Amino acid sequence: MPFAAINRHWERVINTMSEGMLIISQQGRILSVNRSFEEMTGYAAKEVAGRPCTLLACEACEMAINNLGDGWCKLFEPGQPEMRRCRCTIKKKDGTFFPALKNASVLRDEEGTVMGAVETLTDLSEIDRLDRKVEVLSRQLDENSGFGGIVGGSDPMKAVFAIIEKAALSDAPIIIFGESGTGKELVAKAIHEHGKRKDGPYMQLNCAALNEALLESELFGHVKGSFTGAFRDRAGRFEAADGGDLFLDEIGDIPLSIQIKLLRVLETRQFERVGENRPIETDVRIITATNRNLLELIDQKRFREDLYFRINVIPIHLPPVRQRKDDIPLLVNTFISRLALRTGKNIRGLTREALNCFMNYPWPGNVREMKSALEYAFTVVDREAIDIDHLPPQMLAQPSPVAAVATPRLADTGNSQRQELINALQATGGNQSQAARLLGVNRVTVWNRMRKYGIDLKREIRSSK
Ligand SMILES: Nc1ncnc2c1ncn2[C@@H]1O[C@H](COP(=O)(O)OP(=O)(O)OP(=O)(O)O)[C@@H](O)[C@H]1O
Repeated sequence: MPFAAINRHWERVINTMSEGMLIISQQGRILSVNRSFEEMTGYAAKEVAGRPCTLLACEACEMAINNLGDGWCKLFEPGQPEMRRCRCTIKKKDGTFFPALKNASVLRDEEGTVMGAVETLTDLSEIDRLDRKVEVLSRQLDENSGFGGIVGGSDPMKAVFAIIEKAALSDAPIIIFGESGTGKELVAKAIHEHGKRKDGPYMQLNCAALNEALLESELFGHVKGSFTGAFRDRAGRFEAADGGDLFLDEIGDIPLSIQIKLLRVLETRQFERVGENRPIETDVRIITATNRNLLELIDQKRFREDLYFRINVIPIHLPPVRQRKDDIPLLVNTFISRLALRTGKNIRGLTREALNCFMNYPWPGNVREMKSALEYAFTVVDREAIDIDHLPPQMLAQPSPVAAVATPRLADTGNSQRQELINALQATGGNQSQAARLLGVNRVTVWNRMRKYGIDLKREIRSSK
């Protein structure tokens, strides 16, 4: 078909797409949408034409706008990538939300001047539903697991299950200590599901992922106009978790100014939204977690002692995998069954050599790293048993560059952790997500450590070349 003829059919092409599509002006007004957008959101094209795209209340946009200060959309900031992709939630006409994958791209005229942007939306509701189903089925498979899919039969884990059971039934604050990847988030969720507040809400927040202003607003909410980007009143997690449990992950990373406010809520059960003086009552049980040494932070005056005593009523210590090697075969079998279910691959287990490798590896990234190693093996394996040549390279190197610096982690000096991170970043060409996988920590932890140790990505990567 000649190009001119294709051009005539663009409208039909766009309306045939299963993705929702919208074109916005540089001022954020919706100029045009396609048919799938109408179906996904419930808005007819003529209802949204000319209206601000903020009517979709995309939380990824709101976060970016809040972080920006004065600009309204990060996409149009000079120096930003031309194309962005993120997972977000979109508000429908009926006020409900759906999860979506959003691609956004800047549109320019011949001179390169920005004219607006095009965004596509993929509805992830069905994928999320299937993920939840797999999660439920996986849990049913976990006959040997303790609570909420937490796998472990070793003595240290039996002790942990016993504390979880008691802690769940109390209303006292709980703090979960453990290295990255030991299952702190899983334990927090299990406490909620087995506790007195299980029918109430469960909210969680990673305190390290947000800057000070955003963290305050996420915790306590804000009123419209209290800062640039506060387009509407918004409830914080304390309000949303009323009657339930609030899990604050990476509590050691919160700034001192927020620590004071947190202490006040714990003492008075009252807080105020940002930009408002009206106290709001809240009935929330706090569960916190950290992989940092809070006593050290107290010595360094970076964590308040009074807050430490408030949150540290029931401590739960999750042992690293290297201190519960008995659990390794059980963990491996569980994850293999789950992966087989998810991928439909008929993989039954590890060869003796591969199991030896699992038993001898120090697992610096704990269970998360083990899951990643098995996911890797599942993608490369071509027979029923996983052998050593299907394992990720860092498990095979003797000693691996990452494992070598990670092994003395018990004594964990800042230097070794810094070097471990630099090694991982260099090995992955500076890709923070891949480095996180390699270390078995999450991306926020990598980002935090880079900040903590002042690691300049460009310099470190360049110096390795
Ligand atoms: N005992 C366990 N049984 C089953 N799965 C586990 C266990 N421990 C951890 N996991 C899995 O490992 C991954 C990491 O767990 P989780 O996020 O709870 O760790 P974490 O200690 O909170 O890590 P971080 O401090 O890096 O946030 C998750 O996918 C979790 O489901």
